[in-house]
Amino acid sequence: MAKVFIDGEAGTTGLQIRDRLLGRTDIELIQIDAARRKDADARREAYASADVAILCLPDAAAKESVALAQGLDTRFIDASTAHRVAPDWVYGFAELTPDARQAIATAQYVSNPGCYATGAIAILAPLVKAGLIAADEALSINAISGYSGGGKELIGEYERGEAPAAFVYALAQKHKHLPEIVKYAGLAARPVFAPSVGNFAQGMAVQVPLHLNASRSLGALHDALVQHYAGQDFVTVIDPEARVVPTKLNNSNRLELSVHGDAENGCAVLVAVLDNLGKGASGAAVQNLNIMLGSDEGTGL
Ligand SMILES: NC(=O)C1=CN([C@@H]2O[C@H](COP(=O)(O)OP(=O)(O)OC[C@H]3O[C@@H](n4cnc5c(N)ncnc54)[C@H](OP(=O)(O)O)[C@@H]3O)[C@@H](O)[C@H]2O)C=CC1
Ligand SMILES: CC(=O)N[C@@H](CCC(=O)OP(=O)(O)O)C(=O)O
Repeated sequence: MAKVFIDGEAGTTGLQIRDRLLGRTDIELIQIDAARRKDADARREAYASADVAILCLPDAAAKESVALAQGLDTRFIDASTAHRVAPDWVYGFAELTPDARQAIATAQYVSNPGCYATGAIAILAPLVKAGLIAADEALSINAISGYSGGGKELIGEYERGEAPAAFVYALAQKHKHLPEIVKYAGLAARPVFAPSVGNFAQGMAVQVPLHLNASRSLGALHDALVQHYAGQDFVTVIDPEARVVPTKLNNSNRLELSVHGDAENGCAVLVAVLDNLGKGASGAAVQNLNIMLGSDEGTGL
């Protein structure tokens, strides 16, 4: 039986991972007394007795965790942004490349992709690889997310009725997901990113507008995505729907991609829909855990 410690178990991401693992007979959850949850000694002890530790912590605490576990052979899945572009960490996006699963299965350190990044990379990486998007193309990414993406603090603002119906943010172009998007989509230029939050708890839609040209038709974009994700259980390419609903895949580990636009006008919008707490965080973490433990990848999802 694999021993798993969820550090930050009481937070938004940690709770959802725990819920997904609770009924598992192949996993024993290690817990520490809530009062000692930020105590370095208690956390190191928990790491020492765990086969896998899943970090659901702010970035600074996640970095501290790795330092605390120095000398231990505990394996880590980090849900924070702290290690996503670190060279000695494997990026935990199983559907990204043909060898991603093997890399995750054998890694000691796996970083869980960001929620917006999951949607953006899912669209961009296959198209860059197929030559339909140039690595240095001037791209933009728009997105709308449920407020749970902001963790306990933003959830509190919405639940107390103190937050606006919707807001656009991070327009200063320093969003924490941009480095991983550039790296894992294979881009040579930083995209412009304009995320927003609406008054719904979870779910998100990530959009990439593109101009069409002689070698970039709507059909070619659709076909390249279909080909890349053929045979994947959690990522599917669907026909465009008139209304893209960010909450469509809530409480699942699924991600849907669609290519919208008009050949005559030469304009397209590529869309990814996912649950920020599902494939965008906790679902992906459990998928990665399953791959690391050699369990059926879909167990608990
Ligand atoms: N929410 C989302 O959609 C996503 C979140 N993530 C990432 O997951 C991580 C956690 O986010 P989220 O769950 O939203 O955040 P929350 O704020 O909901 O939860 C964070 C948890 O970590 C605990 N914590 C804080 N500092 C420490 C510490 N030093 N030692 C131990 N525990 C600590 C907090 O305890 P307390 O509240 O008592 O301070 C809290 O329970 C973040 O890095 C975030 O970026 C990733 C993908 C999506
Ligand atoms: C709505 C909202 O605030 N979203 C967060 C991103 C979600 C998150 O915490 O992302 P990680 O995957 O990197 O941890 C933000 O924009 O900072």
